[in-house]
Amino acid sequence: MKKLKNTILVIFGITGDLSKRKLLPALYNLERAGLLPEGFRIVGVSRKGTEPRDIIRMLKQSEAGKQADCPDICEKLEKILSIVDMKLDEGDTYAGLSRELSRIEAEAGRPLNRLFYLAIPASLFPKVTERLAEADLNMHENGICESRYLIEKPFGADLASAKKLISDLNERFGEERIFRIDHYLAKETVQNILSFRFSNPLFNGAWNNRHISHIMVTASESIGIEGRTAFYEGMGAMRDLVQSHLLQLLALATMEKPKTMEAAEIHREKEKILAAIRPPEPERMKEETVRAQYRTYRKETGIADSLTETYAAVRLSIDTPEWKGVPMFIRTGKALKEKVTEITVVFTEGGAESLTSARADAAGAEIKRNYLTLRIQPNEGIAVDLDIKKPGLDEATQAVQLDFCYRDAPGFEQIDAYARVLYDGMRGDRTLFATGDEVLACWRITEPVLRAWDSPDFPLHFYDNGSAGPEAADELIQKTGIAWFTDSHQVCTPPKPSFR
Ligand SMILES: NC(=O)C1=CN([C@@H]2O[C@H](COP(=O)(O)OP(=O)(O)OC[C@H]3O[C@@H](n4cnc5c(N)ncnc54)[C@H](OP(=O)(O)O)[C@@H]3O)[C@@H](O)[C@H]2O)C=CC1
Ligand SMILES: O=C1O[C@H](COP(=O)(O)O)[C@@H](O)[C@H](O)[C@H]1O
Repeated sequence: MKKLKNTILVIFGITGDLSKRKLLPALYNLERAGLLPEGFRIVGVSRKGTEPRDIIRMLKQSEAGKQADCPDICEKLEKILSIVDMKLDEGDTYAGLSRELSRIEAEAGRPLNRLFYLAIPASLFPKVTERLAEADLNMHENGICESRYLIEKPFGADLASAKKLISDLNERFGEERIFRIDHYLAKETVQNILSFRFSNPLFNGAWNNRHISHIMVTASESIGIEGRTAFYEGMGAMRDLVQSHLLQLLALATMEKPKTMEAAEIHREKEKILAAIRPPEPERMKEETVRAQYRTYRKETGIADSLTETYAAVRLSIDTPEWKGVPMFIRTGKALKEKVTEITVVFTEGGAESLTSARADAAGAEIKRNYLTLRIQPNEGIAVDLDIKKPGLDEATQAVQLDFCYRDAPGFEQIDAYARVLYDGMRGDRTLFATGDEVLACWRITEPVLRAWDSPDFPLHFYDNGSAGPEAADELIQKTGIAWFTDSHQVCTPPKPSFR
């Protein structure tokens, strides 16, 4: 366990949407849980003459802030927060930031770790990192403390720009000091994927194509783009969710057991499996990928001819002996019926072969399947669908479900993903961050799909807001003789009544 060291957290973009919705509430939660180190300081960077009290007002107005019992903690956060007013593209203004950091260290009587969080539009990353390097703010490394850089996605807009961004940043700061945030990796239920897989021989022994016929990853959101046109238009669901969060989920669900649970070993296995994931062949893109847009998107954004997809579905394969023949289906979309993220692993008699064998096609032949669903959110938990004999005189079987809900686990306490990101950044643990090679491997998988979608004759489907998504996505999976699994997340049981 790495130790938490005393830190100055510098948030570029402290007045922004991410800061308001995620970072400030995460800091609030860390302070409330007593997890911020003694002497911890926050420096916010803004262009608009903001005061610490304005930032605390933002926190109080956020969803989390409204529910929180703010007075003491908010007062404490206001005291440890200072603001540096500066334009991000003017080199000489970085001297002001440098002075503020030195002033805080002089007050503390020693150098402190510096954690720079770039919560600013991605187009500004190259400029800001260049200026930080010019101002020598990347050289704070003396054996006692160091500088680290928390970078938000998107990491590039395609493979070429990602390569350039990664190599420029590595040159300035070094891979070891760059923490690329994928907040899905910091979700409790996502961290559990490896623990669950490798601690339970019941499942782990059957985790391959001899027993598993297919895997489905679903991330549906009920919200639309919420006015963030500048961020979303031209980005789309494939770049926003598939290239990052969902390929990371698939990697965790399919990677080999690492030699140890050290960050370097986990990343090594993750990089290996990502390098083996294949997009559809170019001539099969129309059969094996779907892009779609919710019906009100164009009106909402004012872009009448927008081709940006708010929904993406894709069939992938993995080129390893363990996963040969097992299709991996990923789908994600906005403005859908409900918010659900889950991974369903389907155990089938005959494994991958059952999808193609004559047995599956034989009239009346019943294919026995067990569905194991890892519910990432909401109703965090794990469900297994089983068949049992119908109770009574009947010989037939019936489906039942074993269901585990996190909230029923002893000592359960939900740690918010962004609180985890900040905490791990402070203690320098890179396990839950994406390496440069992982990011590039994800681009190698998604880029051929995006290239196919650029073609003028590639279909863009439309779906109703609040629906289950486009029919084309159902057809994509039905071609394999199967269907999306949609039942599991309904089942997390309400808390049991207690008898006293
Ligand atoms: N919002 C979200 O839910 C998520 C965001 N991200 C990523 O996090 C980062 C920040 O996102 P978000 O907070 O939504 O971004 P915003 O568009 O809200 O911008 C954040 C802040 O950047 C500052 N800024 C400085 N210079 C400029 C400039 N030239 N143009 C625009 N803004 C400037 C502004 O602060 P000021 O005016 O005070 O200087 C602004 O408040 C992005 O990289 C985004 O991709 C990732 C996942 C989710
Ligand atoms: O990174 C992103 O994630 C959110 C969804 O995150 P979640 O934790 O609420 O599931 C998504 O809305 C956003 O478009 C994307 O950039």
